[in-house]
Amino acid sequence: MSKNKLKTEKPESKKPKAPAPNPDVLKKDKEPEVKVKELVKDERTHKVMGVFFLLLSVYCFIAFTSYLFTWEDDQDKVFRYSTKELLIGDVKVDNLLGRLGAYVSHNFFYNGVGIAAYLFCYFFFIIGVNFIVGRRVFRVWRNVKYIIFGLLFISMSMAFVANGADFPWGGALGNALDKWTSGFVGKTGTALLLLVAGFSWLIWKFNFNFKWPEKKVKPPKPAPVAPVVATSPVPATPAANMQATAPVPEPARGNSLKGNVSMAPQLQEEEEEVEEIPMQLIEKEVEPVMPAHVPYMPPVAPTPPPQPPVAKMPAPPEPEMIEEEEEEEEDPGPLLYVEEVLEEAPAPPKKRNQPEEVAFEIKETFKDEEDDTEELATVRPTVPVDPYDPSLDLRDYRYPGLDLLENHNADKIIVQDTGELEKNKNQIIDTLKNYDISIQKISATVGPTVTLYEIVPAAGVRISRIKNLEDDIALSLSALGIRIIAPIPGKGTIGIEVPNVKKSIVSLKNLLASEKFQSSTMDLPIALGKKIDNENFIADLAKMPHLLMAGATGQGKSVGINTLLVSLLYKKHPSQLKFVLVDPKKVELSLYKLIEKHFLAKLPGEDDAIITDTKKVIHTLNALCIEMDLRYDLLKEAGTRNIREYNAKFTQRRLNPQKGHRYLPFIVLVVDEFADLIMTAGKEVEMPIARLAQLARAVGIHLIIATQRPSVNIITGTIKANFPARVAFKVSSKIDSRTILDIGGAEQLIGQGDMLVSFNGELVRLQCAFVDTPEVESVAEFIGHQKGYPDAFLLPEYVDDKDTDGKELSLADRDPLFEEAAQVIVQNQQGSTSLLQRRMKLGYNRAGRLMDQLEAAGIVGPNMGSKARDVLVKTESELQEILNDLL
Ligand SMILES: Nc1ncnc2c1ncn2[C@@H]1O[C@H](COP(=O)(O)OP(=O)(O)OP(=O)(O)O)[C@@H](O)[C@H]1O
Repeated sequence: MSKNKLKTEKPESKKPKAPAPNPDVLKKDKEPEVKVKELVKDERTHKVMGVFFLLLSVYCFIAFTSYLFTWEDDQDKVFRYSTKELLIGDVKVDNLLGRLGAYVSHNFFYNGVGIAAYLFCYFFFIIGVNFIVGRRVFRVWRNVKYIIFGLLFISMSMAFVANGADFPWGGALGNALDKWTSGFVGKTGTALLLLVAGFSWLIWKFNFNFKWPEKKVKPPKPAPVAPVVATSPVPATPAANMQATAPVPEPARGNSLKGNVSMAPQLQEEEEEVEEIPMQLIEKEVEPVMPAHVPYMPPVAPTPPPQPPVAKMPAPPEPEMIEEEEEEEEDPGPLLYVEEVLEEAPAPPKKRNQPEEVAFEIKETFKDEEDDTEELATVRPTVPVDPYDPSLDLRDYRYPGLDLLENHNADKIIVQDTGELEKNKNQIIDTLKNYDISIQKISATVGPTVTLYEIVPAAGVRISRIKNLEDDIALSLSALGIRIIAPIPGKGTIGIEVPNVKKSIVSLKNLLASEKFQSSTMDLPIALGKKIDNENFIADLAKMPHLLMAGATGQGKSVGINTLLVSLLYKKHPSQLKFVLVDPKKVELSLYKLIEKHFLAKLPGEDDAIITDTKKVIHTLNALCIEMDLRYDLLKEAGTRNIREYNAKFTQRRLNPQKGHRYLPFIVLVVDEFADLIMTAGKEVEMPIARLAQLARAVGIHLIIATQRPSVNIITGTIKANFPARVAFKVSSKIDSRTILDIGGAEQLIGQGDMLVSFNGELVRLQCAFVDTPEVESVAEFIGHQKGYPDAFLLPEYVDDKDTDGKELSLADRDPLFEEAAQVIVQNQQGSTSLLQRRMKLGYNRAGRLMDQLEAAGIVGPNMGSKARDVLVKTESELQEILNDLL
């Protein structure tokens, strides 16, 4: 209080001495309130703890070991002096670590657990390592159980064996246990009890095989695992691990399995530590059991044949990627694991039609093994495991900071001239009076671009009258950009929006810094702008679910698109979101090229991720349709209804990547100039866009389509019907406004980001948040300079029918997957295109073409509409003959 007073009372002359108020500095001063909670969670605190425990472990170890040699003399002194005298006084002891060392060791050995005290060193060591590394390298609870057992068992058995020795082998605990048990069951009973306990532990831990030797006759296992592991980029599933750990009898050691099998005994010895250590995998200690930390590999890319049809994300199978990851030393576990096994088991490439069989086999093994060891139980799907984290591949990714953005002097709404407000108010009242409309009340809300005058008409005045007089009133008020809202929905008042003489910019930075945005849990939050009442308008693109944007040239459309993209970049990790950018004007979106390896998607084989060529746009849109279909298949197989449920299930590791499951990032398609595309490609563009708009929402594909020319031949009925959310910047005519919004009004906007948003059945006037090109550039640079994926996110391959017209039935030009497709069809005896799509992860078009080629080769019969085709070849040998003939 007094401070405030002093401040206000300061004489004018002293003012210049005060430092200029700088909001950033003020903010910073407030920040350093250190919260205990944060301190406890802080990584550095953990590291300090880690160092402490490691040193404690070393300290105890040295003290204990020294005690073994000095205990006789030191014990004397510990007994003779009180604790205080011993620790504070200057008693001379022999222990290497001085009086404290002697005191601690004595208590651990003599008053404690005897030689078993070394287990404490081990305990401090594992705690220290876990803290330093920052994750559960050692499983603490499991170790605590073993340590407790060890303390009891070792101290008691040492006391039992060394009964009467001077050295406290079993410590006070061992002696007490031994004494009590010997009294209870006698010496022999105690010995038996100790043997039972000892053997039980050994059996539990090593699960010895007591079977008679005839076990050896078990037939050699075919080596189904090796192909899977060696060629599939998705080996790191629990199931696959199970297979690898399965005790394989001698004869089963085929070449391809050698690496894994030879590991088995070692594994068993180390199981409790190894089980959860992805790091060990990096260190190339081949470790097949890695359930909890090895995520399912998200992207399943197909094996060697070129042009992977399935979109893949952290794109693991390319060797460069593996190398790149390896260089890094830190794990992203699964990739290294892949490489690891590739080295260990260079098995022949897996045939595409095999995975189903292999998966089945793995399941079997899984069942066999699950009762045997505790470790295996941890990979049962029912037992909760660490959720898969899709961001692990780019775990060091840093989100762009707000400091990259500008304020544009938009901190405050420019205070409107009260004279202007008064003048406008009087003019409104007078004008309405001229039309015999009297007013009960009038209020004004000053927004960034316009001021809303809200009128409560006198009783008995019909709103429709005011509405009919809209144009006259606007004319009388002789101000540009007036928009009358009669009535304001949900209020029963009439709104008149009058442009401000002084406008204020709404900076995107302010919107992104707002609590509403920061704490939003929306899937795809976009900070669009500010409403008239200065409320921030933040919406979820995923709920919109697609956005149509129109506006005459120079009215703020490009800024609007940047606003949307930058908002998403501030909230999403590269693993969660991919953009498909279509920019026929070639310049508008080129800034985003920098983030290609983080956030962009492209067609396989394309150099440029930003699509400018109409033909490629058509390919890309069709590829997106294929991606959509594939995602629907995945959702269906997973028994989920939308991407949220699906990804939740995937991260809970309830979906098997070997069956093609992968983490699905959201895909946002942005088309900057839709009119150009429709003019050049018409239906070819309209159809896939309409299809995506109709169906893609549930699978996380969302569209933002912008156009300068919102005429009916561009924004057709089909398009409009599927874009419920629409944004209009200023347009040149009422007709355009109707085309885009189904209502006039956009022609009266005042430009520079003034916009109307039609969403959820409401029409809201907003001032679009402003982000300038240099800001976008610095955000893109910030992201682009960080480590990204080896390539952009690859969309499924799309082959244009036209490109292959006339050729497709020619066997010489048959698809490289022809042979494989034939095998799938013959093995399953089912001539269905969707079978090919599912098994070979192909788009509909390619699978359809393959089917035609199979027909031409006489392997399947003709198309029978919705029914599967007849399979004319019944056995694989018959098929082989046909294939040989075709060569
Ligand atoms: N939200 C905004 N706030 C303030 N000024 C804006 C805003 N949006 C746009 N402007 C101003 O309007 C100018 C034109 O905007 P923009 O480039 O986005 O127009 P456009 O509709 O994309 O034009 P074109 O279709 O020709 O590319 C900008 O350079 C900027 O000065």
